[in-house]
Amino acid sequence: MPSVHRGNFPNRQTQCSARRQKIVQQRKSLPIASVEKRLVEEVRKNDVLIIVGETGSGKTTQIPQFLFDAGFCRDGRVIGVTQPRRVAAVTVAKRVAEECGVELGRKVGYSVRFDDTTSGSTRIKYMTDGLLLREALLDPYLSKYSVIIVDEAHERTVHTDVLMGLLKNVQLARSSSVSDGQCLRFGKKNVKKVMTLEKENEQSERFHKRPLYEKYTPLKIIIMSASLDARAFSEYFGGAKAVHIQGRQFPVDIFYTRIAETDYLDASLITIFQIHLEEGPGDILVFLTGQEEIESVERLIKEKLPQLPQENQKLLIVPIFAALPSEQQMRVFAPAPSGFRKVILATNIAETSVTIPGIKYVIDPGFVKARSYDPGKGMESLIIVPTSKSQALQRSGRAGREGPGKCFRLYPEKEFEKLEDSTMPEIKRCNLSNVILQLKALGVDDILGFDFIEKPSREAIIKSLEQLFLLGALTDECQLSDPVGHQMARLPLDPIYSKALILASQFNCLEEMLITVALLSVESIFYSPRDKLEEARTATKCFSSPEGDHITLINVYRASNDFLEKRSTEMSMAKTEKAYRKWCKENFINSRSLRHARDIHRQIKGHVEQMGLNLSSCGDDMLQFRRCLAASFFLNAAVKQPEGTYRALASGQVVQIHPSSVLFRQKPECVIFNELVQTNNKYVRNLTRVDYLWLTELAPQYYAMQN
Ligand SMILES: Nc1ncnc2c1ncn2[C@@H]1O[C@H](COP(=O)(O)OP(=O)(O)OP(=O)(O)O)[C@@H](O)[C@H]1O
Repeated sequence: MPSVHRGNFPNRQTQCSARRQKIVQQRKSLPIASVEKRLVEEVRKNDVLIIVGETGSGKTTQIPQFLFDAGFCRDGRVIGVTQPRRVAAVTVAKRVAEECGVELGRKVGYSVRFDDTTSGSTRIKYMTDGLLLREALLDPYLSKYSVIIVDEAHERTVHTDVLMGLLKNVQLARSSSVSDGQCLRFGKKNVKKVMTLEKENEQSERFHKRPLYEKYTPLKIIIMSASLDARAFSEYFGGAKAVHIQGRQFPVDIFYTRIAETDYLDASLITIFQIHLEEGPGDILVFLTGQEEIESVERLIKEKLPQLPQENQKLLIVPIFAALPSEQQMRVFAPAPSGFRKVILATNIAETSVTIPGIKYVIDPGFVKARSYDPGKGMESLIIVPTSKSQALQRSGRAGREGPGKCFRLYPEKEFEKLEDSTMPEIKRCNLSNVILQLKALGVDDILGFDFIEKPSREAIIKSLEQLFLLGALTDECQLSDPVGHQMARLPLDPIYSKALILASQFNCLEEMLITVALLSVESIFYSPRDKLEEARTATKCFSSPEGDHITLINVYRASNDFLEKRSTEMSMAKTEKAYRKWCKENFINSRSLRHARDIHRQIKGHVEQMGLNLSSCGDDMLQFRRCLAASFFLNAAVKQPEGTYRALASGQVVQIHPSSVLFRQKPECVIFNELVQTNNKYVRNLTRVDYLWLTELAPQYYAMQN
């Protein structure tokens, strides 16, 4: 047999082992590697440990592996690591699986909403903090975990804060002997659970030697971050020990502007090109505040690029923001083609935990889009605010992970000194209904008395309780209602969407509502490039419903399903996929968003089927569906004013219909909407025309109160 001449190319095996060796070397050189023994000892000695270490020192990827090696996963127990963002949970899990030389989903896996790669053999599990909260609903003792690491705690997301209160309780309950009558101190339901457990113990003793409650070994809690106010956390956990890991792998030089910039987008653009033309090789990461800014900077770079000499045009622009489907988000982690420099335009999604290979330069204009909530008006909005010092630190930390890096802060140094040390906890600036629903489901009766690390305002709690009451999730006694409140808590959705699904099963339009909720859970499925706005509008006209955006969305979903079904009987999978992408492009539809929505649809459908809801369709009777929308979203209703603007009934605010709505020109008398966005004006998005009288008929609990 003729032998194949391989030339000087290394074969795959050699490449793999070279990569493994590189990883082993990299791990050894991390600052954290030298303190492995000490850290493990500290975890053994302390039930709560606070670990503060510089960005890139190896906390997220290494500590779980140290604990695994030290035997914390014996008897099938799991080390859980929570992250505030799904992209971090996913990419870190992939990296750690690679470091361990295992397939993702075996020893190391991740679990985020609508995407779970873990299996029975997973021992190191990365997940979002919200996901762990949901797990606690099913297993209040979080019994499979020996250690829970709350990573990036400085971000103080609402889930992190609630999680900390929860973990404190779980730890207390698990360290007390269950047979002594101790129980989770949440409320009556858990007492019942403990009693059942004791019964199980009696039975298990009959059959096994080992009583069942022995499985509740103490839980270790680790709170971790690079920029953490260790003292506040330590106090919260009763004087818990804090350890500091010194040193970082590579230095990052920080540069400031001499004077304040008036236009940070323009300043970002100039800095990108300055780095590209004057600095050595290395990719650039730019922090912007949202999709719109990212797309506008992307467009500006593309416009400017052809003006450069040919040899300088090799710039690859890759955006990343939360609303981008995850496969597209993952593009930022792929290396740029040879000779190209990658410019990543990111929101704060890339601010913590993630390592993007190749990044040497970070551009930080110093702004972030943050949630803000006005409990008086019941209005949540996103506003652009300066970052905190700790966010600036995290951003610069994204450089210098594989070698020395540079960070360009687009503001003067004296401005940095004026920044807040840390970001205001999200719990103090968001609508709390989701959190309260979950706490109620966990048996926390007294929300105002819950041991929050920082209490939300009384007004915000009361407003959210009121909203849950109006949605029928709470009884007059402020208990979770049966079955509606319990059903709502089981669904991984905003309470208002959960309620819509429950109502839809009564209105015989659950199929339609499932599609709607899935599509509202992703960023717009319509793709309208600025330079082709009219073309896009004409192409999507065939889906438009005069009744509004919800039915329009259903029309697109169904048309795409019909297309796929028909093609898949005629063509191979690959050809169907290609034809599908072409169909989406021709119709100005974001194929990835639509696919993501389909995936979410499948998962929510699983939940509602499990709950035994009636999965029927209203067929062509869209009146029924619109009435159901009115019954579900009565809190978001608006009526037309004489001058053509709208008044939101719940808050009294004056709003306008967003230009992307199919009702933009029609201006019906009364609408329900799903989103209120505030730019220069206040806009409502995703609307359906309803009859005002339906509101009083279908939501008398609210509209009777209003009159
Ligand atoms: N996906 C990856 N590809 C290449 N190197 C990686 C990857 N993930 C981590 N690393 C390497 O491991 C180092 C430690 O990463 P790790 O996320 O554990 O640090 P950290 O201390 O948790 O940082 P941070 O506080 O920023 O989250 C990085 O600086 C980088 O050198």
